[in-house]
Amino acid sequence: MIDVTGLRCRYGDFEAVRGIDLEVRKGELFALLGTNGAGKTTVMEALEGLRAPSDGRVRVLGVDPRQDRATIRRRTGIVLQHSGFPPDLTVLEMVRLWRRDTPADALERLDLAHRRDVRIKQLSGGERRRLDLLLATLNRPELLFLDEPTTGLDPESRQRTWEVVRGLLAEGTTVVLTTHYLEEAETLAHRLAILHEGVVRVSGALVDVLAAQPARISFDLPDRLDIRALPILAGDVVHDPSGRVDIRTRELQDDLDLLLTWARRDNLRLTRLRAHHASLEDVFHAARGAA
Ligand SMILES: Nc1ncnc2c1ncn2[C@@H]1O[C@H](COP(=O)(O)OP(=O)(O)OP(=O)(O)O)[C@@H](O)[C@H]1O
Repeated sequence: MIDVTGLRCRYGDFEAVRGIDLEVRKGELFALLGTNGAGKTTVMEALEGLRAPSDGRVRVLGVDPRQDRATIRRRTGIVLQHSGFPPDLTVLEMVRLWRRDTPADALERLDLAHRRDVRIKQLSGGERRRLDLLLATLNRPELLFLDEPTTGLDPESRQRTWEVVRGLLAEGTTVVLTTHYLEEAETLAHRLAILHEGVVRVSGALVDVLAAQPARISFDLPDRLDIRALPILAGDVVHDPSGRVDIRTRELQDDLDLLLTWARRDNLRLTRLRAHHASLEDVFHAARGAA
């Protein structure tokens, strides 16, 4: 659906995107992640045909999005970070402006049916984001760009948006998502790229990206116990002055087994014990730190 090679984008003397490659496959949700200023919006704009690259090749649905705007407009939907709607139109008027024969269930799907006669200026921030999503998906695009679609939403509205996105994926829509909520990417993404300072630091399938990072075990060291009393583990052990022990390991099951066997044998309670595979947050921090 998208094929990008060697993409570079400049703002005057400043190179915001410094030679990136991306591939987005049909039917997947691809998450473009990164710190503030990493270049996500710039890349999205290049994919949407709104920004001319300074170098590199961008193909979206097989065409150059700058050259073939008609194809891109017809077959894609876009939810921008900031949208400008006429404030005095009602929700229904706005939707009808987009598509005269709006399906009856469209407003319901985004939980806006009860707000159909409310003026846009009177909507809450969350309702406006849902209206954004509704308009972007009214014409059933093959490819949907979502630029931080849940920023500012409360947890319930965010969940509702995720359900809508899952529904679109189930219908075969391909989605490119930027978000600062790593939990959102971890919940929805099939594949992802993490940008930092204009370059891709990490990319691949979510499961592979997570599996490449060590898992973690942490617990409070029982009172008066010396850290050297711990059994020998495959992972690296860090012990901070508060008494918290943090282990990073590629052998989660074996190390956990050794620890629990040791604790049981010595009748120790490991309070606040946690053991988990790497989260996207761990990957993100590692990507920022990587040279
Ligand atoms: N119009 C502009 N003129 C000059 N520099 C710009 C312009 N737009 C963006 N930049 C710079 O380009 C870099 C990338 O910006 P971009 O908005 O693409 O990042 P982002 O990853 O989307 O950030 P955020 O997460 O904060 O939205 C930043 O350093 C930003 O300051």
